[in-house]
Amino acid sequence: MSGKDAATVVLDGVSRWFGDTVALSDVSVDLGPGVTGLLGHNGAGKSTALALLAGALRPSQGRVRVLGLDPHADRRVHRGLGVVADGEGTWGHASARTQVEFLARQRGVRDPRGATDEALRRVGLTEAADRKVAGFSKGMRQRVKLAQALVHDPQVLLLDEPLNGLDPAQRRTDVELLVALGAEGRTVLVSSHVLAEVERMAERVLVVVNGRLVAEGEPAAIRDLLVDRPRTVRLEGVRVAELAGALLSAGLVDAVQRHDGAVVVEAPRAVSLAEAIPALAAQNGTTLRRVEPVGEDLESTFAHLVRAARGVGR
Ligand SMILES: Nc1ncnc2c1ncn2[C@@H]1O[C@H](COP(=O)(O)OP(=O)(O)OP(=O)(O)O)[C@@H](O)[C@H]1O
Repeated sequence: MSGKDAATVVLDGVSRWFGDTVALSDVSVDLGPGVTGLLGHNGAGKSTALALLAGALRPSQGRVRVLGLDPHADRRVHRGLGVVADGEGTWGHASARTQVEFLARQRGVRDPRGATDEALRRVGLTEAADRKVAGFSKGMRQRVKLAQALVHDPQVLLLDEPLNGLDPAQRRTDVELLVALGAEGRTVLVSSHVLAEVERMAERVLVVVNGRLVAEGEPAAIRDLLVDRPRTVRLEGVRVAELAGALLSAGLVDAVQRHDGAVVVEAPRAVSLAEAIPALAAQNGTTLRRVEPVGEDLESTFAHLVRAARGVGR
C-alpha cells in the first residue's frame, strides 16, 4: 500500500467500548487492494473492527472510512462493500439461488439473475444452487454467505472468520478463492485466530491483542515475531541432561529442570535454540526422541506480543 490516497479502508485513531469493556483501542491502519489478515485470539476485537468497517457499529472515538465514506452514516458504501459476518445468516427454507438473488435485487444489481449465477459459480455452488440451504453443510452455508457478499461485485470485502468449521479441502478451495479475489484488485480483510491460515492467503497481517493493533507486516515477519520468542521446551531422549548442560554453557537456555527422565529448558529465543540443537546433540552423544514446546497456546503467543510490542499495559 502506498499512502492514504490509495487506501480503500481507513481506521484513524479508532476506539470502541461497550460499557467498561474496551473492545478496540486507538487503532489506526490504512488498507488497499489485496488480502489482509486480521489475526487475534478470541475476544481480541476482530469482529468489532469488522463491524465498525461494515457500518454496523459506530466508533466511540476516531474516524472510519470505507471507499472514502463513513460506513455508519452513508448507506452508499454498500454498493462497493461485501460483508460476511460471523455466525448464521442464511435462511434454511430458501434455496441458495433465492437468497443470493434477493440480495442482488436489494442492492440494485442491473442483471440480478446473471450476477447470481456468476456469484454461485465463483463459490462452487452452481450444482447445489436450487437446493434448500437447510440441507447444506456448514461449509456450503459459508459459501452461500460469500456468494451474497460477492453478488454486487464489491471492491471491498470484509470476512469474519470465513474458514471456521470448514474441512481441509474446503479451506484450500476457499483460500484460493480469497487469494483470487485479492489479486483482482479488491481489498479483502479476513479475520482469523490461526496464523497458518492467514499466512496462506494474506500479503499483510494485522495482529490485534486486547483491542490493540500490536503488530503489522508481511506474514513471514509476523511469523518470526510470533515464533522466535522465549519458550519452554521439553527434551526427551538419551543423554538429554548432557545436551541441556551444553545449551546452558552456550547461553542458549536460562534454566534447566529435570522431569521424569526428560529435561525442560527455558530458551530466551526459540529459533536460536532450534538451530543449535542438532549440532550440540551430536557433540554430546544425545539421541533425541522428542522436542516439544510446553504450555504452547495462542494466548501465550499473543501475550508475548503484547509485551514485545507497543501499547503495553492492558
Ligand atoms: N455488543 C457488545 N457488548 C458488550 N461487549 C462486547 C460487545 N461486542 C464485543 N464485546 C466485547 O469486546 C471484546 C472484543 O470482542 P470481539 O467480538 O470484537 O472479539 P473477536 O476478536 O472478534 O473475538 P471472537 O473471535 O471471539 O469473536 C470482547 O471482550 C467482547 O466481549
